[in-house]
Amino acid sequence: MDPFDQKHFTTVDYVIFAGLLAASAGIGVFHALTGGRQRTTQEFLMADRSMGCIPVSLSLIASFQSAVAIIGVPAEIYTNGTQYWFMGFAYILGLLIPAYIFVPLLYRLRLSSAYQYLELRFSRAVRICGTLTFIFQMVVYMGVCVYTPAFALNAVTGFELWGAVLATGLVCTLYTTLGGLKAVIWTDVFQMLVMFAGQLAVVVVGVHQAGGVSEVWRKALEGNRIASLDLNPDPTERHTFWTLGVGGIFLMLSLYGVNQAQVQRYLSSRTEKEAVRSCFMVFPSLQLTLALSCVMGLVMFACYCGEDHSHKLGTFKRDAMVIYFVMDMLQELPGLPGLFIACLFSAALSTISSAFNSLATVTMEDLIKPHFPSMTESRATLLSKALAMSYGILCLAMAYLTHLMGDSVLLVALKIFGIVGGPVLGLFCLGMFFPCANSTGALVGWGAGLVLTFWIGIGSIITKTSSTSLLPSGCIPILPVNATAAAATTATLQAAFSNVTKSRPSALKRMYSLSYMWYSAFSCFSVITVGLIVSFLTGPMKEEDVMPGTIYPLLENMLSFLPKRLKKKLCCMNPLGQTSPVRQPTQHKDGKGPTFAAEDGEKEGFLPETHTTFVERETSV
Ligand SMILES: O=C(O)CCCC[C@@H]1SC[C@@H]2NC(=O)N[C@@H]21
Ligand code: NA
Repeated sequence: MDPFDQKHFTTVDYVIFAGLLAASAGIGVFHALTGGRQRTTQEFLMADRSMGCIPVSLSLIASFQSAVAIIGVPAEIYTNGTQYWFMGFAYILGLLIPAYIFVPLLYRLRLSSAYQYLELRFSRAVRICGTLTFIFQMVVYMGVCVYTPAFALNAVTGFELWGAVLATGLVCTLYTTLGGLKAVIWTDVFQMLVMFAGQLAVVVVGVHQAGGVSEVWRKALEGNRIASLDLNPDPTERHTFWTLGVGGIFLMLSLYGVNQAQVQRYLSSRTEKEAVRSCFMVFPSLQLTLALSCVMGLVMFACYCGEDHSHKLGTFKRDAMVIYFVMDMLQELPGLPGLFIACLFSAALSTISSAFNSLATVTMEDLIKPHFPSMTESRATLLSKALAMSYGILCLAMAYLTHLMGDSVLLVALKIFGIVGGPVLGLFCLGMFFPCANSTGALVGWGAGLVLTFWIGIGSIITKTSSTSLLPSGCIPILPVNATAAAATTATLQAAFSNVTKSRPSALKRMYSLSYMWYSAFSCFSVITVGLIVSFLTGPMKEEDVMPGTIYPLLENMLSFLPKRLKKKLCCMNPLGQTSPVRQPTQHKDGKGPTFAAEDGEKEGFLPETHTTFVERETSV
C-alpha cells in the first residue's frame, strides 16, 4: 500500500467526534442550569468547594495529559526507546510530596488562587510575579495543546486544520464559560474515560496486527528500543534514570504541587482529606496512561520497524507518524478511528478547559479583585466568564504561534514547564521551607531563576544541542524518502556527531546541552540559592514576622538531630533558642478561615485573645 495515501474518515467517525463535542457542551450547559447556576465566583471558580476525590483525581490527570502526551510519548518511544518510561519513578515522590506538604498547607489557608500564598508569606509584588509567570506558562502551553491534535490530523487525514482548532476552541470556551469549574471537572472525568478507551483500543488492535505481544517484544528488543537502567550521571544526557526519575520529580512538583490548575482542584475538594486522597488516586491512573502510551510506541515500532527519518523531515513529522500509524491500524474497524480522534480531542479539551478556568481564576483573584474590593458578586462572576472567553480567543492565536515552533510537541511542552514552571516552584519552596527568606530575596531569586533557565532553554534551541539520539533504524521506511538521500543524511549526521565528540565542547556549550528534564530542578534551586543569599544580605526575616501557617517545618524536621545553637544559626529560630512549633492553622468546620489548635489554657478552636479566626485577625490588624 502506498504509505502516503491519506486516511479518510467514514461518517461514523465524524459522528463520534461530533458526539464528544456535544457531550462536553451538554455537561457545561447542565452545570449552568443546576446547582447555584454559576451565580457566584465561589461556585464558578471553586465549584463551591464541594467536590469528591474521584472526579478531582481524574480531573487532575486530564489537566496535564493532552494530545501532546497521547501522540508525543509514543513518538518518543518509537524513536528513542522506552527510556522515557522511567518518568514513572518521578510520579512517586512527585505525588507524595504534594500530598504531604503542598496540599495540606495550601488547603488550610483556604485560598482561591495558589499565588495568594506568596502574598501571605512574602509580599503583593511576589504574588504578582507568580501569577504573571503562571499566566505566561499556561497561555503558551495552551497554544501547543490546541495546535497538536489539529495539525497531526490535518497532516494525515486532510482533516480541516483550522476548522478543528476553531471547533475545539469554541466548544471548550462555551462549556467553560457556562459551567465553571464544576463543568470543567466533570467534562475532564468524561474525557479521561474517552482517552483511556481510545488508547486501549489502539494498543489492543495494534498488538493483534503486529502478531501478538511476544512478536512486539522480540522486534522491540531487536531494534534495541527496550532501554536498560541508564545510571549515567552526565546531566547533558537527554534521558537517563536521573534526568527522568529525579529531574522529573521537580517537573511533577511544579505541576501537581504549585500549579494553579491543580491547586484549584485541591481547593475545590469538600475536605482536606478528600484533597489529599485525590492526590494519591492520581498515581495509579497516571502510571496506566504512561504505560498505554509507551506500549503504543512499541507496537508502532513493531509494525513499522522504527525507520527514523524524522531528522530529515523535521521532528514535527514524527508526531504525525503516530496518527498515521493509528489510522493505518484502525482503518478496517469503522468507528475506531473516530474513537481515537475523540480521544485526541478529549485530551486537548480537558487540558485547555482547565487552563481557561485557572487563568480566569488567578486573573480575577490576583490581578482584579485586590484593586476592586467592593465589586459585587454578580459583576465579578460576569467578569470571570468574560475572562474565560477572552483566554479562549487568545489560545487560538497561540495555536498559530506553535505552528512556528520546530521541536517535537512533547519537548516543547516539557521545556515550557521546566523554564517557566520551575521558578514558581522555587518561590513556593523558598517560602515554605526557609523561614528566613524575605520578599526581596524572593523577587531577586525569582528573576534570577527565570533569566538563567530562559537563557539555557533558548541557548539549547539556537545551538540545537538538544541531542536527539539517532538509534539504528529498523527495516521499512514509513515515509517514502529515497534511500540514498536518507543514507547520505544519516552518514553526514554520524560524521557530524563523531567530530563533536572529538572537539572539547566549551563550558557554555555544555550548559546549553543540559538535559531539558533538569530545567525544573535547576531553576528551582537557582531561585532558592539566590533567594537565600539576597535574604541574608538584606536582613533575614524573623520567625515572629512570618505569617503562621505559611511555613512547613521541613528544615527543623530534617535538622532535629543538630544541637540547638547550630539550628538557631541555620534557620533563624526565635530568641528563646527553641524552635517555636510553627502553629499550623486547622480548617474550621463552619467554613470560616483557619484557626489554631488550642494550647494549654486557650479556648478550643479560636485564637486566644481576639476569638476571631486567623485570617480575620490578620486583616483587622
Ligand atoms: O501531555 C501534555 O500536555 C504535557 C506532557 C506531559 C506533562 C507532564 S509529564 C509528567 C506528567 N505526566 C503526564 O501525563 N503529564 C505530566
Ligand atoms: Na487533557
